[in-house]
Amino acid sequence: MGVTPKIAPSMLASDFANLASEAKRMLDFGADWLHMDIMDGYVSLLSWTSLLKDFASLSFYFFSTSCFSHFHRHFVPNLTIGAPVIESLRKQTKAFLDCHLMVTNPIDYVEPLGKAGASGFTFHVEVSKENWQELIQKIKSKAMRPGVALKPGTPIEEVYPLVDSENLVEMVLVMTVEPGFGGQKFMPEMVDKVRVLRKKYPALDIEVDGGLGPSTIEMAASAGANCIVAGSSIFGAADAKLCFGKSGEMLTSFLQPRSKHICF
Ligand SMILES: O=C(CO)[C@@H](O)[C@H](O)COP(=O)(O)O
Ligand SMILES: [Fe+2]
Repeated sequence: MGVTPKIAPSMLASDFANLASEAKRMLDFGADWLHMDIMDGYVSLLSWTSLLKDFASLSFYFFSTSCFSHFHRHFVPNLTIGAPVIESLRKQTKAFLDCHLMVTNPIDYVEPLGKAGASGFTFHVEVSKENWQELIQKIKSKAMRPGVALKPGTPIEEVYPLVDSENLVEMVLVMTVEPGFGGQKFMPEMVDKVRVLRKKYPALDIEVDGGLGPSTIEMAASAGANCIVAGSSIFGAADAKLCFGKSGEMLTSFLQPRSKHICF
């Protein structure tokens, strides 16, 4: 692609105790968006087994597992932030807050996140098969930008209906790791999804999320991704400032041969 991709540091990898200053640091370096991962957290079966050490935990385990729906009410095995944190951060910055909703009931988050000052609202297609039209309408009515995300195992065709008609989503987020945690390994086979999407929708915003860093950004961007989420690679860099261009634009060096990279 001829365009320089937007860079959205994933604030999940930041020091949450200093979120405002971390956000400012990224924006000063030239970040285009701030990526905010909102998760609804469950305790996985594996974690439950570790609770089996005493009787109280055992009773709790059986109670919880008998309520099987428990495991359906949550999208990912991690818990992060919600509208109150977005509201606090909004008081500190006018930046585009790119919210990635890894939750089972995204519709419940529209009102609070809209009020809190979220800019983008990207929900998962896996949990919105029934009500995506209503959801998108509500997101837009709160002046947020709708996007749809898909997990690695979800076929790309599932997002087509959400992009095909006018006034629907403005961005597709292709997950390049399983949702839930930062710091995972990029799944190169997801790049095909980006390529197919870019061919079908030349003007669509395509975001990639998970495991993006110096060895993977080029692959994703040359396949057509124009929004890059990067958490641990930026926050873990010896000098995060070098991940961004001098004048506040992301360095095109990501798209140049590896030897020229000065990032990370
Ligand atoms: O949505 C997610 C994880 O579920 C991401 O936004 C990660 O937070 C990206 O972190 P890195 O893979 O870049 O460390
Ligand atoms: Fe994310």
